[in-house]
Amino acid sequence: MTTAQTAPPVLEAEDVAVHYGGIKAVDGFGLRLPAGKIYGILGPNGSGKSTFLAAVTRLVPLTRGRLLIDGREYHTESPTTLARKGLARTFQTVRLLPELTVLENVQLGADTNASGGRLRSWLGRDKPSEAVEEAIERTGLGDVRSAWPGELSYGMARRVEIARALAARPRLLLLDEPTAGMNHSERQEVSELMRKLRDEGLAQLIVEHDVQMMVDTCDHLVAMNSGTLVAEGSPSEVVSHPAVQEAYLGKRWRSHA
Ligand SMILES: Nc1ncnc2c1ncn2[C@@H]1O[C@H](COP(=O)(O)OP(=O)(O)OP(=O)(O)O)[C@@H](O)[C@H]1O
Repeated sequence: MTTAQTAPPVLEAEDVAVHYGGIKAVDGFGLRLPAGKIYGILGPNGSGKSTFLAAVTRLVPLTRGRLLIDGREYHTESPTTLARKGLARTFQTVRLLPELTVLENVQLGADTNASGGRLRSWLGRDKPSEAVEEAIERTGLGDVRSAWPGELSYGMARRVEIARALAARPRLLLLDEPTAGMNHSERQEVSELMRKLRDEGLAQLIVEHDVQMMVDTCDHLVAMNSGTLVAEGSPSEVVSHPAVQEAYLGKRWRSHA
């Protein structure tokens, strides 16, 4: 058996529950995300997707369950340790600092992983680190590296967010609705970028309302409803699953499978 076959998943969530008083936002959900794969979490509004991401990034405490990165439990540790463990994320809304250039915004991502939390972007404006140059190159932002966020299209601004996360050199990238508010061609570009990053070995977990984009992008889908797992498998299996059809019927998406 090879090392790759025996390696633990990059991310493992086991029987995760997050309750807010009597509201069971997540209640016994889990997944095992291997290296170099794109997994997507699908589910109607209020099904618990964002709460699960918040749990994975340690922004909300678990009521029950376990979280592991590379086989090591981390669900009692501070969210500030996650970058060093190889986990980075992007947010639903674009959060670039308008007074910093694209390059400097991306540098912030590298700084979160630097020893002593040193902020190079503000202190002395040193030469960008190798990780920043690499992130800019991987996301195709070379031509706009000196631009200000206000000068960018929405799609480009989202790309800078991804570059900033990559500058921390993660092994796992969590993307919360990465194509929200984008037009068709911008969505396709982001999907292409994710698949390119996957082919370079980066594991990704996506939460996204655009089901077609998930089908086109993900290697594996996990469907949630009412805080629990209702279906899991290849994108075509999951979108044709009766429980998923029922959750979406007449809403955002009708079967393309
Ligand atoms: N801080 C909170 N306090 C109380 N209830 C909450 C809190 N956050 C989420 N909930 C509830 O938990 C459930 C799951 O919400 P969550 O936002 O995780 O779903 P979601 O699948 O991400 O929805 P959407 O697709 O609309 O973002 C919902 O019933 C929501 O109202």
